[in-house]
Amino acid sequence: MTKQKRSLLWFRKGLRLHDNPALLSSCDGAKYLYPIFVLDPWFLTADRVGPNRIQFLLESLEDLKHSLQARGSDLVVLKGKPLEVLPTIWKTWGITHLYFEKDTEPYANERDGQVRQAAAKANIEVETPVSHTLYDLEMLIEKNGGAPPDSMKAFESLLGKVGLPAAPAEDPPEKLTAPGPELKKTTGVYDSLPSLKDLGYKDEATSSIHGGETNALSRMSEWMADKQRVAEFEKPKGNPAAFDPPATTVLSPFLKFGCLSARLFHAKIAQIEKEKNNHTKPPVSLRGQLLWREFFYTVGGATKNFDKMEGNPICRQIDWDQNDEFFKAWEESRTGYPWIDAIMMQLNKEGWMHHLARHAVACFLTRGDLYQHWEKGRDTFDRLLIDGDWHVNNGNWMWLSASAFFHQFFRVYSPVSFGKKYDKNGDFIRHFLPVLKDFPAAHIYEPWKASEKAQKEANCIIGKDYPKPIVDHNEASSSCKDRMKAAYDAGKETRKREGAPSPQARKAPKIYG
Ligand SMILES: Cc1cc2nc3c(=O)[nH]c(=O)nc-3n(C[C@H](O)[C@H](O)[C@H](O)COP(=O)(O)OP(=O)(O)OC[C@H]3O[C@@H](n4cnc5c(N)ncnc54)[C@H](O)[C@@H]3O)c2cc1C
Repeated sequence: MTKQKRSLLWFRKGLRLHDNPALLSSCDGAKYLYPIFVLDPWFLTADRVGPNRIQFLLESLEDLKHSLQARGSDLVVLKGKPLEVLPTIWKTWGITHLYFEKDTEPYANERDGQVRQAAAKANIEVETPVSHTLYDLEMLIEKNGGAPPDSMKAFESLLGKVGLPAAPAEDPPEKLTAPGPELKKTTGVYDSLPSLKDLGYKDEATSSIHGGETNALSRMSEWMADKQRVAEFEKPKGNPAAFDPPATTVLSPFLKFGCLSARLFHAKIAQIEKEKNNHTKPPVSLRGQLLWREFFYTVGGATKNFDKMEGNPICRQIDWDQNDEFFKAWEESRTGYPWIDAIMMQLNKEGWMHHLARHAVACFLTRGDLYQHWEKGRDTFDRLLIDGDWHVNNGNWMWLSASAFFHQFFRVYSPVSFGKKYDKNGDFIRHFLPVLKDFPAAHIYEPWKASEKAQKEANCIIGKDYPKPIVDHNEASSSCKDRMKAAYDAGKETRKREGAPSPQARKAPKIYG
């Protein structure tokens, strides 16, 4: 007699019902279906992941639980190391089939490999469909001759050969297979979802961005309702200082956790592009932004040591300084440059910033002013961004520090004039750095230049209530450029001596810089 199918659907990312092939397969012919999420302590420390992201995750799980319950199912939440939790519960529940969405981050890769092995030993069939990215990344690499594309242009030409991504999977049935009766007897299952405090977090979440598939779909619909805005979307046009509302979609946190499917978002944009004759095109269009995501996933997954400078074949070797005072000042909004400090305050408070704002602070920390290692800035972003994403974050930090993909290190953002271009009155600074709010527009970007009298009138003495600039931008950026040039030259010499290939030094696309 064949065994009854008892499915375990293990949610990690992909916290949604729509476009969820793992959910569809797990229901198919199953007697019982157990959807679970395991809160892995590896992620649950404030040093690794800040409270805003964990709160977003908890909200997403709550939303998912409601959606599953509305279809006669449920979400079981447990805490522990997946490799310990899973074998225990699949024994208790008599699991015959395990389903989870394929993940490509290094930690997940290793964890999933071990889980697969344990499942094989327990005679459990495992299925791991691709639904976090637009394409199957292994297929892309294979079609590219076994190596990752080395530029967006090469990636676009690869996609030209591969064609459009598959359509999103159909919606799940209105009535899902219910879990079995053993569920009630399982120990360690949360009755209601834990709070941040229950998980050991001392600080509250402060972000106004809230998680969940429901929020993701309504935010996307709102954006898509203005079809003209979608058709005209063009990076880097758009105001990095706009915060209420921001100038871009703010869908990144939802894509990070898979509350929104990249394929659904892509299909919706493609539909609008079909309707509108005149629309922007990748890489600057809205659809193009999803291709940047895909590009970094494709390259990141196939490049050795993608998250490091050393041993990373696409990353320039640069003699970054190590100055903890500089680094801390940057991280804690104390550089004395209001534009930089306000952006870092937005990161701390909201866990999200506009793309060009990320450019400004990443450039300032690395090749622009402070000459600190991109890996340190990457770690700060990884901890504080709700959308912190291994592939995309590493790729963009290498880009901004002119370590890979982009090589025009001499094009540096000014921490004064760049923000001013978008926000003359400094409203963004006034909002995120209220200590400076009473400075007139003439001084808000450079308050240290205000007279003593003007500082008194603004109720803010520079050097006491707000720091003096940590470096002189003109001097610092000029020294950084000299050192970058020397590092580039030394790299050329080393490669010549060793006969090693050059990381492609290509002209940056017009959109950046
Ligand atoms: C130093 C640095 C670090 C970054 N770290 C992250 C990160 O950890 N996670 C993250 O999601 N994005 C990161 N980005 C990319 C980008 O800034 C954000 O994706 C974007 O600002 C999110 O806002 P949005 O959803 O409104 O974007 P939109 O402009 O509305 O774009 C829609 C989607 O396209 C994708 N996208 C947009 N720009 C990029 C890009 N440059 N690279 C890859 N994908 C992109 C995102 O998924 C985004 O949600 C980083 C950028 C820089 C410069």
